[in-house]
Amino acid sequence: MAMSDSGELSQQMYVNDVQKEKVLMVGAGGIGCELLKTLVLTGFKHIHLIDMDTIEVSNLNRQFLFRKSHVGQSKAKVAREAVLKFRPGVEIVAHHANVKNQEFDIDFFKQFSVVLNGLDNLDARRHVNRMCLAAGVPLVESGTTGYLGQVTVHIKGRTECYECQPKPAPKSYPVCTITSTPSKLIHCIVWAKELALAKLFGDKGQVSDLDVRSTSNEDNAVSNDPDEAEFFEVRSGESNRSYAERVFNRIFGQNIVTALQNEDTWKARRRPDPLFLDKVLTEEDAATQNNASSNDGTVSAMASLNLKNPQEIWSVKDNARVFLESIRLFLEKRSKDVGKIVFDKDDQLAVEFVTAAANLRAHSFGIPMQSVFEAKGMAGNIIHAIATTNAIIAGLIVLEALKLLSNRTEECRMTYCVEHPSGKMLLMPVEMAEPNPRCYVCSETPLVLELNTATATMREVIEKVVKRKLGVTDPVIMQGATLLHEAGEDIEEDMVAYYRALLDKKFVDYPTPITTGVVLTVEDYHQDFRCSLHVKHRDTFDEEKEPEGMVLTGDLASLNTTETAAAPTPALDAPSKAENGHAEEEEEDENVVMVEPAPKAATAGTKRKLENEETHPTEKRLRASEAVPVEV
Ligand SMILES: Nc1ncnc2c1ncn2[C@@H]1O[C@H](COP(=O)(O)OP(=O)(O)OP(=O)(O)O)[C@@H](O)[C@H]1O
Ligand SMILES: [Zn+2]
Repeated sequence: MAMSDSGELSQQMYVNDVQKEKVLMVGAGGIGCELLKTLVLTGFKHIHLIDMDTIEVSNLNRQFLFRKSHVGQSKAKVAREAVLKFRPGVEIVAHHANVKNQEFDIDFFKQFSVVLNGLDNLDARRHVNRMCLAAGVPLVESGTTGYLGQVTVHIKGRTECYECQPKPAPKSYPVCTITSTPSKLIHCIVWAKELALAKLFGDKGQVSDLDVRSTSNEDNAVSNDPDEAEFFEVRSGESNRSYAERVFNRIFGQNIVTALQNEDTWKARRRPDPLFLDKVLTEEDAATQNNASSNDGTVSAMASLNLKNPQEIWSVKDNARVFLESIRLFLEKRSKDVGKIVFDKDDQLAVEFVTAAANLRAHSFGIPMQSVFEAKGMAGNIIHAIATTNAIIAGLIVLEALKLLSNRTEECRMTYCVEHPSGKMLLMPVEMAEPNPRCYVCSETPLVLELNTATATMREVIEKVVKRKLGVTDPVIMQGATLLHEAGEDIEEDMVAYYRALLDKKFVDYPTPITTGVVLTVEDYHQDFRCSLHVKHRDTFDEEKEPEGMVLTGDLASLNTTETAAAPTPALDAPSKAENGHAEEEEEDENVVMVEPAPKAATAGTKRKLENEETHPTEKRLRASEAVPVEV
């Protein structure tokens, strides 16, 4: 960022003017550590810092304010202490807490001149966006993914808010791709992590289906077969090893044999090969198990089998050995966790199990296998963070904050940090867009909720739409002036009972039936958020494209059509990763959320259609060359 002498001088004047301002930083991770350092070195003296996390070993390579001795301690508090060592006069208030906590209410936000985000998830970002809108405080938002980064500025009423542009949430894979017809290793990894690991060691209450279906009938996609549930229990008198072998033969052998019986499925596809243990392992191979044990206390099948190189692609035989050994270790060494396991990229044994299971399935389906290192990256959606990108982004955040605080808002830019220079530039400043008049967060635009009112319940709408898609934490739902739902602790008992009774009632059975034409109001008092949902009945939904059985769009015009809804808003319509735990389809990076660069066309009052991501030319161009990430 070259600057002329006079530019430097005037920048310095602004710095002197603004450093007494009080700023709020949210997130003390990769960007946050860089940001806190840059803020104090720029001269800022009054900083509040919120982070809910504690320091992990894996943070130390780039979160340079933290040392090994800090592992396990609060990020916010340690970051504060580290910075005070080289700038003792600065006032830093560290909050080891979730920014969504009630204590950080609108009045809390109002005390700041600007809010600076260094977060890593959509949920928290959306919440801070709403709090800033409610408090009327400008927000500088940021994110990095590897070499890519972005900084955006949001001023209520002047520029887009963080939610003005729909963010295509990560798509899920069709159920049948995962359960029956994988064609990429990621499909097998999703299967291994969401179905195999969950079925064997996760919460048994969560229904999952381990069978490779012999039919593509989606009704069968989730098995409720009690025999199947029983099959995956250890039988009395059965050794852990025999159990593991039985599971192996079932999920890689018998299920594939069953699937092959459905000829239709394989007409245009390569037929998978069933894998049975007696063909994969000789007795001798089996006997060589369990010779060594882990040396650092971590329970690990690799250590146990003396497989040292995480970058090496295991043979089918080794994958089978890891699969069996990881099951044995879960049952014998991690028995306390069995029944509660949810995939975690930092759980070595889970990573090994998932790698082996995914590779074995991949081998069956003729898909190339991968090393545990690669599989871990895919399973954990890991994109290796680059400290320099975080430092650049932190610098840009401070520059934008300086412009905001010195009332030079017309100079504010959203800036993309790209991987390869474009016109010799690595930093691409783009003018900020005006607020989207159709944004349901910063304008009053109504939304259309299509669902089958004969089967839909309030519980489903709250989970699938209000919480997941609208990002509302404590919803209050009303039909006209009638309260239908409220969340919170200080609700009277009779009201709690009343709301509970309504939760699972079908919408058509409500005292005043909820059907086409009814408007539901959703509010969150803490976020000062309010929006209207115009209900529209539809009998059927496409199970592949609309797996939730409800569709939320921002287009009121669809109320007047009888059959098809308007093009759905991508971010609202796409099932989230949290829903199915499935990673994004195709080559796109699931952590990358596209933001449209400053479309000058969108002026207040201009109708701006919430376009389908496929038909968005600007977004497409960016997607190819300058992906704009928000996750760190
Ligand atoms: N709701 C929230 N409230 C407070 N802090 C949050 C919230 N959500 C995320 N954060 C913080 O934002 C920071 C984001 O930092 P970063 O992306 O570097 O993640 P990390 O957890 O440190 O690293 P990694 O995810 O790569 O292991 C984290 O320290 C995290 O605790
Ligand atoms: Zn908005």
